[in-house]
Amino acid sequence: MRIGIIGTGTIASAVVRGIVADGHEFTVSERNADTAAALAAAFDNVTVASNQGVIDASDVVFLGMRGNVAPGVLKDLTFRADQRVVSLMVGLSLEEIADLVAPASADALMIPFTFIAHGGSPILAFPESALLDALFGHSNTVIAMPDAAAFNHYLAAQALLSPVLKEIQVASDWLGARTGDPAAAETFLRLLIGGGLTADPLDMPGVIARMIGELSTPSGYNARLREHMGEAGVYDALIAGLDRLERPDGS
Ligand SMILES: NC(=O)C1=CN([C@@H]2O[C@H](COP(=O)(O)OP(=O)(O)OC[C@H]3O[C@@H](n4cnc5c(N)ncnc54)[C@H](OP(=O)(O)O)[C@@H]3O)[C@@H](O)[C@H]2O)C=CC1
Ligand SMILES: O=C(O)[C@@H]1CCC=N1
Repeated sequence: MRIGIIGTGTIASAVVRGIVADGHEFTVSERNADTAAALAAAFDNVTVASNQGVIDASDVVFLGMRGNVAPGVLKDLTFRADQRVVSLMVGLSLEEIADLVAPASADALMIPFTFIAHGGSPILAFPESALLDALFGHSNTVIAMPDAAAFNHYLAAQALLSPVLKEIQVASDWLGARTGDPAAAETFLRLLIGGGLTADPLDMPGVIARMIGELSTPSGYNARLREHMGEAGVYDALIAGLDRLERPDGS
């Protein structure tokens, strides 16, 4: 397949790396220049072109710009009716993308995570897309949303990722400062948090509740820290923050 990227940034670069060995031809936009050059230097099947050059060379075009710049960029570009477009961007609906890329078809909105570069990423998709299943399903989990509202709820919920990472970083720094071995501290906490969550089959219900139950030794370290965090309002703040993400003005 001939795949184009407009907006060769953090997430688009990870997407390319994730499927670059699958026999496709990639044309990536010259912005970001360093990222585009790095991809072209690393892979024989990646070429750099102008935005219009990307479109002209591709069957499928991924949009990896930031949502706020996309309308101004896309209005000056010409798509073909035989093309399909996938948006990686937050902030523009499928209908808005469709208007901006006509006469090409807006195939799907797609939210991957940077570890798609290695596989194993959940990928939020709306609507269900045979194209995304074919391109990414072999090494990632494509989760298709039934409607735009569900997509937007999942989009808010995925924001949990970086606060969780921040907590791990704070605890890792705390541990490393005490032991004098920050690298070992980070390795331990990555294994601790990451290993358990996917150890059970993904279709098994109630895994998190069971794990919390298993970590509830009365007066144990886990029980005490969990209660402390609850008393400090962390879980209430999380719900309030998720609700806030869903309000149009973010208030
Ligand atoms: N980061 C992530 O993990 C994820 C991000 N997203 C979403 O994807 C979108 C991009 O995010 P991210 O990759 O982090 O952002 P980046 O800033 O890393 O990437 C945006 C890219 O767009 C390029 N760009 C800017 N203007 C133009 C233009 N006129 N023509 C072509 N390209 C242009 C930028 O180039 P330059 O550097 O030269 O300005 C940059 O390479 C956002 O909407 C984000 O919400 C979705 C899933 C995950
Ligand atoms: O959270 C965001 O705004 C986007 C989607 C995933 C990463 N960045």
